[in-house]
Amino acid sequence: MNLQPSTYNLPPQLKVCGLTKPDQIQELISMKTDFLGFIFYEKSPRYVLNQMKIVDILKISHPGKTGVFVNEKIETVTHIAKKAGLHLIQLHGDESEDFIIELRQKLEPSIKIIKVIRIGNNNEETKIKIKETINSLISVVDYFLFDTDGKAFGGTGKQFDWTLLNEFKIPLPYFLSGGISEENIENINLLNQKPFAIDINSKFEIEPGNKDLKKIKKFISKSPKGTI
Ligand SMILES: O=C(O)c1ccccc1N[C@@H]1O[C@H](COP(=O)(O)O)[C@@H](O)[C@H]1O
Repeated sequence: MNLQPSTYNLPPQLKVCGLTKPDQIQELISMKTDFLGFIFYEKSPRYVLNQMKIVDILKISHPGKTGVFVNEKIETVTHIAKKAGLHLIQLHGDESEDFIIELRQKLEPSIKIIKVIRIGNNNEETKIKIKETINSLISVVDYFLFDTDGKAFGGTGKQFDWTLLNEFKIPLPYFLSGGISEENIENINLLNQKPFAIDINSKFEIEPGNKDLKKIKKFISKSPKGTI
C-alpha cells in the first residue's frame, strides 16, 4: 500500500461514535475500530433507537460496544446495557459521584465506565472544575473522556483548547473528543500526556448518524494507530 506521509500521530485506540447503520458498523469492525459508540439520548440526531432495534446491537459481535447516556435513570442504563450487550457505559451528562457508585453496583462487573468531562473556555474557573471533577471521580470510573462544553451535551463538532489538559496530571487513561477532524488532529502532538483513545463523530459524517467511511479510512491510513 502506498501511504501518504503522515502529518499526525494517533493513539493506540479509536472510537467511532454515533453509529446507526448496521452495514457501516460491519465495515468499521473490519477496519479494526476499537470502540463502537451508540447514542441512547433521545434528543440527539444520532439516537440509535430511531434506526436500529436493541436486539440488532446485541447481535453485533465486538468487544467495545459503548452506550452513550445523558442524565439517564440508572434502571434505564442497566436495562439497555443488558439488552444491547454493552461493554462500556459513557456518561455524557452531569452524573454525580453517587450516581456512578450506585450504577456501578447494578451493572455487570465487567462493564467499564467512561465519565465525560466537558471543557469550556480556557480560564481559572474551568481549570478548577476539571481538577475537582477528576479528583472526585478517580476511584469510581475506569476512563475519562474530555469533550467540548457547548449548548448541546455532545456532538457539537467543536474543539476545546487541548493544551488545557497539560495543566493536570490525568490519573486514568482518557479519550480525547470534541470536533476531532483531519484538520486539527495534529495538535495532539501538543499534549504532554497522550490520550489512550480518540473519539471521532460529527466531523466524519455525511449527515448525523451516517458516517463517511471513506473519510475515516483515509484518516486511519495516513497514520496507523499507536504512533504516539
Ligand atoms: O453525538 C451526539 O449527538 C451526542 C449527543 C449527546 C451526547 C454525546 C454525543 N456525542 C458525543 O460527543 C462527543 C464529541 O462529538 P463531536 O466530535 O464533537 O461531534 C463524542 O464523544 C460523542 O460520543
